[in-house]
Amino acid sequence: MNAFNKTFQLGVRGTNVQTEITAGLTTFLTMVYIVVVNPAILSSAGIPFQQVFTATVIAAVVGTLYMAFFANHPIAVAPGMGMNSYFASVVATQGLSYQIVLGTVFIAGLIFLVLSFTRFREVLIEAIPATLKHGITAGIGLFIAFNGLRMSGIIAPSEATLVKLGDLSQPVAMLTIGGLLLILALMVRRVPGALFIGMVVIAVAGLLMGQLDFKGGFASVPSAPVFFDMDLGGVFTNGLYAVVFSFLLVAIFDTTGTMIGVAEQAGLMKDGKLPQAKHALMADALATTVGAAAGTSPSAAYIESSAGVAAGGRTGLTALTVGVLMAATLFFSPAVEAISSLAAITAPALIIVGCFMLAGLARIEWGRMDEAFPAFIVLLMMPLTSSIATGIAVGFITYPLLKLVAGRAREVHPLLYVFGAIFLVQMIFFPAG
Ligand SMILES: Nc1nc2[nH]cnc2c(=O)[nH]1
Repeated sequence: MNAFNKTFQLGVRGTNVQTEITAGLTTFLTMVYIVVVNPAILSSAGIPFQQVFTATVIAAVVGTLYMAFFANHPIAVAPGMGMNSYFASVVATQGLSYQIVLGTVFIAGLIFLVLSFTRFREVLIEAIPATLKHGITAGIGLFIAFNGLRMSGIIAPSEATLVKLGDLSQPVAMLTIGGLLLILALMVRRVPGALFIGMVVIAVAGLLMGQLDFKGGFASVPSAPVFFDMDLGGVFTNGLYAVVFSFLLVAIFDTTGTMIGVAEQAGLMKDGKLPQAKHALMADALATTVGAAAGTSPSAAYIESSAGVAAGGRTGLTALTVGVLMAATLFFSPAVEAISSLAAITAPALIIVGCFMLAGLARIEWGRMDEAFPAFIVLLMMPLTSSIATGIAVGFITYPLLKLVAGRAREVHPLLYVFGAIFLVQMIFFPAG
């Protein structure tokens, strides 16, 4: 206990071992769905299920343990829900192999690692206006929620209007709606682990309705990870720079924004700055790089960490608890595989996390068109084009343009004009990005 106190400075932060472990358990319960949902989404993009499952756990454990021991923050890291959907849509729409797209993630991870060491990370974070940061996070939220609605059949294709309300009498749609209502009820009553409990209840209902079976059993010996199943050359021969750039930007903004939000909630910010920012970013960069090498999409600091902070978590011991529990899931891959085959279990998680990601919209100056419109167009384009990259591009083009016309050119960091020009060229000449 004394060793914990010393390593994590429990006394200085006014916490104790029991509170930290309870907080870690709380965060774990709110985010463990990712070991089910991530393989479900990425196996649809061709990565073998078992490979993504093991990679998801490896990325989460590496990132979260690094956060625990080097940054001492109560923040968990794992593959992000926005980027797994984006990964799948890049594979589907551009006809690329998953090995090539894993290559783009690996390169983005390496660049992120290098940037974590330099001052460029601050420059980039300061140059990008808040309105675009909030717009990007919220746009990803709408994009993943739309995927949840589509997967569950609540939204269906339409010739006349592209999309329409699906057939809600189908078992998967009914189960999804029931599960969603249950999770929301638990959340508004502030029950810890609402998402996890809801998913277990949907699984039991799915079992009774004959939609789910556990023929493969529940537990097994963990399978060995597969490393470097990727095609780095294909990234360059296909000129996938916009995809690398999108993964990199989203990883940096999402993680920075989330870490600042959670650290503020925990009272850990010092003079408006995040202590150990370098190590905190490194945790995510490392998880993204190692995760890509093992077979998953980029990682992010998890917004669900705020649940553990609400339960009293203040130090890396909370993160250590999450990391240990995540590692334990490696023994339950047969159960995870069965559960992830039923969209009704994974879709509510996508819809609810999507809602969490819209919180930043409250901070946009909606009364000023030069601030509001760039965020609005990002928000609209991400779900409609199923492309985070296109959403980012339109935001980066419209923001400096509107500021120029408004006579506020000086409010814009010079780097943004460079980005705007690059994205404009990309949209005109390589519009599928
Ligand atoms: N910040 C953040 N939290 C998440 N929780 C689940 N997915 C994500 C994500 O992509 N970003």
